[in-house]
Amino acid sequence: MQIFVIEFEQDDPKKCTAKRMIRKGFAIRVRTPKGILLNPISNKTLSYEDREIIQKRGLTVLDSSWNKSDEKFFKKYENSLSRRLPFLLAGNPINYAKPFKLSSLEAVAASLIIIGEKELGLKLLSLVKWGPTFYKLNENLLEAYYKKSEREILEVEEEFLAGYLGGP
Ligand SMILES: C[S@@+](CC[C@H](N)C(=O)[O-])C[C@H]1O[C@@H](n2cnc3c(N)ncnc32)[C@H](O)[C@@H]1O
Repeated sequence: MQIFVIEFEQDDPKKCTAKRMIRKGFAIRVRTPKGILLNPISNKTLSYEDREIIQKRGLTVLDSSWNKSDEKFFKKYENSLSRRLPFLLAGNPINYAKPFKLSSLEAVAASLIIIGEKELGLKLLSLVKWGPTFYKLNENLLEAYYKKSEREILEVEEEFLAGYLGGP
């Protein structure tokens, strides 16, 4: 399962979670997206249905700074084969409890768990001290998304969001 990182060097390198994945041998640096690209503005949601393509061609994360990553930035990648992640809360100290705004490491770990590679996802989370916080915050959702199709994930997300946003 190959993880790729496109680095923009916009954040403090000491806090950069993508650099940590590279340093620890879990990811490699590339210049262009390979396999499936994690892009929060994609209109397709990552699911178990993406497992085969990720196994064969890999998963790429765009390691930019959230402060510099507006819709225009992510739109530049709209021609890549990309996926958004369903509702999850960040567990990292910078964006703690913010929905959808995950660090690179959280985004990759969540993707791996969703496609059934839970052990590897948990291993990645163990690289940062707030990794278990991310898992605990999202445990029920991650269990509900685990090995599910896109349609099933969207149903879970919709039901959850209705409660979260105080809907009917
Ligand atoms: C904007 S960067 C911020 C990285 C941060 N500097 C770090 O050290 O981890 C996070 C990347 O993770 C992926 N990502 C995060 N949240 C996501 C989501 N909700 N859906 C899809 N991809 C997401 C995207 O590739 C995004 O560009």
